[in-house]
Amino acid sequence: MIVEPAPAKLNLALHVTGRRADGYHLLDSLVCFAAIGDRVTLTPGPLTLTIDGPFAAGLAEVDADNLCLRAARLVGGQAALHLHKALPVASGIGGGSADAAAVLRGLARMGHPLPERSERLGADVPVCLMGLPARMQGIGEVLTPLPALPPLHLVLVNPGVAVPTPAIFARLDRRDGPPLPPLPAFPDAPALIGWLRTVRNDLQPPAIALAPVIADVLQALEASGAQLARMSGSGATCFGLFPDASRAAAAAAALARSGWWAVATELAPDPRPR
Ligand SMILES: C[C@](O)(CO)[C@H](O)COP(=O)(O)OP(=O)(O)OC[C@H]1O[C@@H](n2ccc(N)nc2=O)[C@H](O)[C@@H]1O
Ligand SMILES: Nc1ncnc2c1ncn2[C@@H]1O[C@H](COP(=O)(O)OP(=O)(O)OP(=O)(O)O)[C@@H](O)[C@H]1O
Repeated sequence: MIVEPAPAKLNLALHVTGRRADGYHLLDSLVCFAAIGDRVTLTPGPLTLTIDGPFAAGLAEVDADNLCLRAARLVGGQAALHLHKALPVASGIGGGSADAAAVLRGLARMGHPLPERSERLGADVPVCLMGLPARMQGIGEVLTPLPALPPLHLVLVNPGVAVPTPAIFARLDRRDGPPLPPLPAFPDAPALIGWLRTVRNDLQPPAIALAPVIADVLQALEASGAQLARMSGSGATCFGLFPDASRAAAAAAALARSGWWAVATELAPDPRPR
């Protein structure tokens, strides 16, 4: 049996810099991964999928189109898959893409080659397959790995509204944002936070227009002591950066009392030798 973690993806910054002829948008994004996520288990056998976990019910309708199954079919993989769904569905933290990448990684360990164009499964799949902090460009397939980021104390908050990614892109006023400014090495969290204040998530205004509760989440994160609060991906999950783990844990507990999904976490461990 093979167990593959599927960490939550965070877009710390996301600029929309253009649009391709096929309608997909060109992005420039600083992506990293959190220490929390879904989990995929693979056992040799015919291709099947079972799901449990707090957000399993959100995937009942998806059924045979589940990204776990689509990923396995793309490489002709045969395995009994089990998905523990801990991340909210359609929430801007790449759950489906993370799951697809975990299946591909697990099947690779079982001898199936990785697909050449994993972005066919979803624009976030290539970065989830790489699983390192990265600058993500193109529609998601142009990746530049970055050195390890400084330790961060994060709170992720989702208000329980599913935000469809195509609707958010369609609502953009402008699609000609500047690229991200040069990415220096970040010696510590204050340096990274200082840089993040100079950039933005271009998908945040259209997401707030569609789901105004996102503005409430951002305000609540700031009111609970976040040094910086921003939406990830196409939303609705927002992240706050806190000065230490205990303040992050206290903020997550307070925000969960609003009935929102709120968790304190940190960056996923960087697998590279230091
Ligand atoms: C917003 C991000 O999460 C940022 O990391 C990703 O770009 C979205 O990644 P994803 O959910 O894996 O996206 P996909 O499943 O490939 O695309 C969903 C829809 O979002 C829009 N889309 C997505 C990615 C992109 N670069 N441009 C787009 O316009 C398209 O309408 C597409 O049909
Ligand atoms: N294993 C899966 N997990 C989550 N969603 C899935 C999965 N398989 C299929 N889907 C479908 O994909 C859609 C997008 O879900 P996902 O959670 O990946 O979105 P997201 O968090 O907004 O991702 P991103 O940040 O990449 O835009 C959902 O509406 C769901 O119907």
